[in-house]
Amino acid sequence: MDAVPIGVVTVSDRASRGIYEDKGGPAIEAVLGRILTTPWHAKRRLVADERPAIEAALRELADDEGCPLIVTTGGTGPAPRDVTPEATEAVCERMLPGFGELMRAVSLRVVPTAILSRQTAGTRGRSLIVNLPGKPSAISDCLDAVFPAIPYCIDLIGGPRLETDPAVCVAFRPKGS
Ligand SMILES: Nc1ncnc2c1ncn2[C@@H]1O[C@H](COP(=O)(O)OP(=O)(O)OP(=O)(O)O)[C@@H](O)[C@H]1O
Ligand SMILES: Nc1nc2c(c(=O)[nH]1)N[C@H]1C(S)=C(S)[C@@H](COP(=O)(O)O)O[C@H]1N2
Repeated sequence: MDAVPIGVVTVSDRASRGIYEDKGGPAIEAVLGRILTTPWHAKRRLVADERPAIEAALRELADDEGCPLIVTTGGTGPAPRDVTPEATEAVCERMLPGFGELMRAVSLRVVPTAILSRQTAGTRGRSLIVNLPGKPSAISDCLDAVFPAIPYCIDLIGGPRLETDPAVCVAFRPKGS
């Protein structure tokens, strides 16, 4: 099987202008590198907190690049320029609110402001899109928590079978699937 393309989208005004170095994209790749045993490669995008740019990146990664999984970081809070959840909803056909619920619950053990994140997830065709907060430390908190459900979700939407290192993350698939 060819290496699976995975979309890694940083949404940040300052990182996209080069004011600071993007630490979010590399942090997502580090978590995926720990968890996945299936060969994969990142399709990295860095965009400002602008709905059209975020939506265009998500559409391109899903429709043209064929990414079964697209992970975003940043732009999930309540500030006026935080629009990643709106962009995600606009491009998705179906939402999966359980992802946001679990990630907020896990993050609440780390920081009380976890409730400020409107992070969500949804599907566009054969792609699962998952939002993470912008703080680089939030990335492993959130992605480790939801990853056990991601391979089966991708099975269900017709994507490739993703295998994980069971010492790091046990992917749950119901018996017989
Ligand atoms: N991609 C990133 N790389 C490095 N640090 C980041 C990144 N995104 C966020 N941070 C850090 O986490 C903090 C909170 O993230 P948040 O997404 O709220 O940033 P922000 O205030 O919206 O600014 P911006 O959109 O310019 O990143 C930032 O102030 C910054 O210190
Ligand atoms: N695990 C974790 N979740 C977190 C945080 C964090 O530091 N760690 N920061 C919170 C804060 S302060 C905000 S404002 C929201 C939204 O962040 P974003 O706008 O960078 O996506 O995520 C929240 N969730």
